[in-house]
Amino acid sequence: MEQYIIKGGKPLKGEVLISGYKNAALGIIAAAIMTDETVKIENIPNISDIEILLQIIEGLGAKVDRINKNTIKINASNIHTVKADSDSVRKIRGSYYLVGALLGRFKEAQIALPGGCNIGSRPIDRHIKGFDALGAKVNIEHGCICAKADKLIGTSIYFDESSVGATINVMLTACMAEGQTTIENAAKEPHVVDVANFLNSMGANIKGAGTDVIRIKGVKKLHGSDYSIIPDQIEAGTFMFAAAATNGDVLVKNVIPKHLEAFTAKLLEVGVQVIEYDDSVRVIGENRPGSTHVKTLTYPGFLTDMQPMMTTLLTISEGTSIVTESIFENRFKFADELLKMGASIKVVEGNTAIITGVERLTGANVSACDLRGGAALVMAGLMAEGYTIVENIEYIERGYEDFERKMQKLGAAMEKIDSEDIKAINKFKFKVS
Ligand SMILES: CC(=O)N[C@H]1[C@@H](OP(=O)(O)OP(=O)(O)OC[C@H]2O[C@@H](n3ccc(=O)[nH]c3=O)[C@H](O)[C@@H]2O)O[C@H](CO)[C@@H](O)[C@@H]1O
Ligand SMILES: C=C(OP(=O)(O)O)C(=O)O
Repeated sequence: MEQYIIKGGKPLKGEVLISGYKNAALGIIAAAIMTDETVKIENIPNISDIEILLQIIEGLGAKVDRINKNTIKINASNIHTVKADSDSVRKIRGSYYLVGALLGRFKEAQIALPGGCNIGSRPIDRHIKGFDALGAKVNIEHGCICAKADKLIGTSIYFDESSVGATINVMLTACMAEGQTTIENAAKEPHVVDVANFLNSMGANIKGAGTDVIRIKGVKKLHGSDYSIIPDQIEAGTFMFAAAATNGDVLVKNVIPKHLEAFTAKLLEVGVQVIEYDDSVRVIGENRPGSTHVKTLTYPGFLTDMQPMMTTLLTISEGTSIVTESIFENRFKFADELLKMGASIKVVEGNTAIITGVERLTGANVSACDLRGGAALVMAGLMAEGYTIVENIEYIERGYEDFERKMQKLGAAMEKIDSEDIKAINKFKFKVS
């Protein structure tokens, strides 16, 4: 098993280039199988979740050309099945977009229930409500979402609570339904907009993505496209917070600063310098951060995916902070690991963390429980005095391209090492001592 070994205490310094957004890429790859023409997608992140989704669509009959590490071509003219029921489908969250895409194009889909991070119960009732409203009959059978329609007819769908996944899934199906669909209380996250822009570049007619109301006029056919995915706001946020937490000075490049505003606002509030440029942000941390209160919300509020990084930064703040997780009920598992590093965090009622800042964290052996919680443990390792080992890094590799190499380029003493390879561990310790 591979693990990260980190020697903390070095400020991150330099420049880091942010990859394409995992959560946008998942929706866009699914959308790409809605046409029989070739689609070229650039800025694809080279991460395991994306490779898994590409293998799943290959299993459906799509041809995927991996042109280089971050560019692919997809041709889905030979899709021979609308059924996917493998462990891979159950492993990632983004496989649920295949339901919306296949239902839109072929009026039928049978896709295993999705996986993704174990951060709460994560039901899909809003997706089903949307497909149902468009005229599909949807059942859960043998662990699969089975959706079938004679005809898909545009309609008005109101989500009583916003959902990124349900909004994108309904958008996928509705763009090939007859007539107009309106999604009210739609999710406004940047990846909803990116998937809508991609569908429009394929000939769909979607207006209002990024606002509460999305209007979709169905079209008969979608065509090929050449598209580049937006930068990953969570990867960018992770490097911003790691720079702040190590008293570093990092230029985070290839970003859309507007997508980072909630993170920037919180960093400024705790005394970190953030300078925005057109497509980069510079983060300079100089002292222990101040304390603050944060509540996770839907975009443009503070994103739940960045909550672990915020919580980790606040472990060394001056004062007491409260972080409230309002989207997922089980997203503080990493906090138990931070306790091993000397943090003082009390999680009450499962969704509120009371953090009393300590002067410093100390390195320890910790284990990633999910993607962002795992990235936060790496950040804690970089902040801590001494050595930290982070196990279960396959969770982190689901969502961060070249994580250790990007950190090394910023001066971090961090390596990916086989846990059995004592020689490599000793060599690392010798090198950084
Ligand atoms: C692949 C992907 O893009 N994952 C992101 C997506 O997940 P995901 O699409 O699963 O998240 P949603 O926005 O759908 O979930 C928001 C909330 O609504 C609930 N809910 C959702 C759908 C539903 O049918 N019923 C229901 O009750 C969820 O349990 C959660 O409490 O958005 C989350 C919220 O920004 C992010 O943390 C994830 O990184
Ligand atoms: C929760 C996340 O991913 P997923 O929805 O794919 O599990 C995430 O990206 O932080």
